[in-house]
Amino acid sequence: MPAVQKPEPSAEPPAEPSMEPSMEPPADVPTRRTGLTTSDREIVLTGGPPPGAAELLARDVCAWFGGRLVLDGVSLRMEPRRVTALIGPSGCGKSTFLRILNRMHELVPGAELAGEVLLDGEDVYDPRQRAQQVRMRIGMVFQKPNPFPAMSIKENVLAGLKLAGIKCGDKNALVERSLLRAGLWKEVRDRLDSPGGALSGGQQQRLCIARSLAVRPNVLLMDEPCSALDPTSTRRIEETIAEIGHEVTVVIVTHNMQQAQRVSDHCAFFLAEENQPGRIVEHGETDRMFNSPTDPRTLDYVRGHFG
Ligand SMILES: Nc1ncnc2c1ncn2[C@@H]1O[C@H](COP(=O)(O)OP(=O)(O)OP(=O)(O)O)[C@@H](O)[C@H]1O
Repeated sequence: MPAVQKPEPSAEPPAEPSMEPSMEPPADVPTRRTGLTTSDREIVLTGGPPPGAAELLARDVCAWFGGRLVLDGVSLRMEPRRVTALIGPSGCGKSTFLRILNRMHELVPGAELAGEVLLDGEDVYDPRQRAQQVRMRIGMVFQKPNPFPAMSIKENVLAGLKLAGIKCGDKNALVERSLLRAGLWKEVRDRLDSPGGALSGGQQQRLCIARSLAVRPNVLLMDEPCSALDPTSTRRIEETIAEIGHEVTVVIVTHNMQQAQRVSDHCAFFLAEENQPGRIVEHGETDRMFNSPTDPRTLDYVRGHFG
C-alpha cells in the first residue's frame, strides 16, 4: 500500500455538525437576493478563518477502507467562488473524496489515504495543521439536515462559532446575515428563539447552511444536500447555492443530473468500473460535460443510460 498520510490522534469533536467557516461579500457588490452590502464586513469575527473563498486542489488522492482501495489517483482543482459538482454512480467514491477534502475521512476506523489536498497552497494534511482548524475553513453540509433540535434557531446558527472558539462582537447581526445568506431569514426572523427541530426539513437544511456560513468558511462541501427534501425545498437550496457560490468555493455531490447542470460551473465525473477503485473519468465546464463530453462513458452517464 502506498504511503499513508494519517496524522491526528482523535481528540476531535464529533464529525457532525461540521465546523463552518464563512465568507466575505465581494467589495461593494450587493448579493443578488439579499441586498447585503459591504457594511456586512463590519461584523468582526475573532479567531475565524482568513476571509474569502479559497482554491482547493487535490493531487493524486487515493483512499482505502480496511486495506481496500476505493479511490485511485484523483486530481481535481476546485476553483474559488465557483461551484464544482461531483457526479457518478453509487459507490464510485464521491462522498469519500469529499470527506478527504476536509479531513473527515480520517475519522472512519480503518480508513487511510495518500496524496495531497492543498487549500490555497497549504497542505491540509501537514502534521502542523489541526484537523479542527481545517474543518473550520472547509465546512460541510450533510445529506440529512442535522441541526441541534433542542437548541433555538439562533443558537443553532451560532453553534459552529462556539465549537471553533470564534468570538463575534455582534451576534445578532451575524445571525441575521447568515440566515439571509442561507435564504431562511424571512421565514424565521420572528421566531429566532424557537427550537431548530421545529422547522421543516428544507428549513432545517438551510439552518445547517446558515450555521456553516456563520463561521465564514473558505470552502463549503455539500454531500447530496437535497436528497432528503421535496422539490420546492430543493429549488430553494439550489437558489441558496447560486447565491453563496459567488462568495465561497462550493463542492457538491449530487445524483441529480438536472441539479448538477443548474447549480454547477464545473463538473467531475467519477466512475468505479467492475472490481476497480473509483477514478475521475473526465472533468470540465458543466456545459461541455453535459453537451459534448470527450469520453463516451460520461455521455452515457449524463444521459441516464446507467447509474
Ligand atoms: N465507512 C466505510 N467502510 C468501508 N467501506 C466504505 C465506507 N464508506 C464507503 N465505503 C466504500 O467505499 C466505496 C466508495 O463509497 P462512497 O460512499 O464514497 O461512494 P459514493 O460515490 O459517494 O456513493 P453514493 O453515491 O452511493 O453515496 C464504496 O465501495 C463503499 O462501499
